[in-house]
Amino acid sequence: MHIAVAGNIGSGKTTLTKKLAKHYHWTPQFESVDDNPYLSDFYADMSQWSFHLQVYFLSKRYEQILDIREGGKSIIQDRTIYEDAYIFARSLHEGGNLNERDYANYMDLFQAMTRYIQAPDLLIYLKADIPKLVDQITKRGRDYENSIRIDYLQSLNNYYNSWIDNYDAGRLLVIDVNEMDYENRVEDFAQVVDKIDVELNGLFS
Ligand SMILES: Nc1ncnc2c1ncn2[C@@H]1O[C@H](COP(=O)(O)OP(=O)(O)OP(=O)(O)O)[C@@H](O)[C@H]1O
Repeated sequence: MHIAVAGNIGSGKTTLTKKLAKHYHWTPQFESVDDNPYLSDFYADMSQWSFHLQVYFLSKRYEQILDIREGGKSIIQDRTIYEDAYIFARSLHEGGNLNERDYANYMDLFQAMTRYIQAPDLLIYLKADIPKLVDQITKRGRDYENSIRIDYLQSLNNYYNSWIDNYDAGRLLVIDVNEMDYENRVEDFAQVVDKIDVELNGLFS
């Protein structure tokens, strides 16, 4: 089984992925942030480093998909390959930080790599408004994320919402996390688990 957690920067994917992995005994798969060789350069100069960062994420995410296919285990994945292309690359392109030639080149590569992959059995989308995202990004205090602009987060949120509105590749669960604190409040985590249980029952019926 392949479960994926999707959502904007600071929406709480990593925390939820860890907690669900423990609860359901799934194997978690995280995105490589600490050892990412481009991320801090990217935040310092997006137009210079967008293409490099996107190719890096694409290759890492593709490796993860191969692991999911070959591993035969139930996996919960922190962010999907679709978000790289349909949210980040697109937003960077529209915002003038990824030029037409590089964007077309990237999308060709993305299409070629993803032609035969399958969507997750269940996609969990963590929907959060800008104040919640800013609050969580500020709390975790990563230096290179200090420069994140509200308009960048807003643009990503807009692309997320239109992607989710049109998503029909598999089961989808949207969780509004604006008022939630599943890290510290057991009742909030229980609420999320109840919703996932319903989806899992649907998968097997
Ligand atoms: N395709 C991409 N293009 C640009 N930046 C990306 C991309 N994928 C991830 N990132 C960046 O990598 C960093 C780590 O991602 P993010 O913070 O969303 O993950 P996270 O720490 O798991 O978030 P969460 O708070 O939901 O757990 C962020 O600064 C994010 O902007």
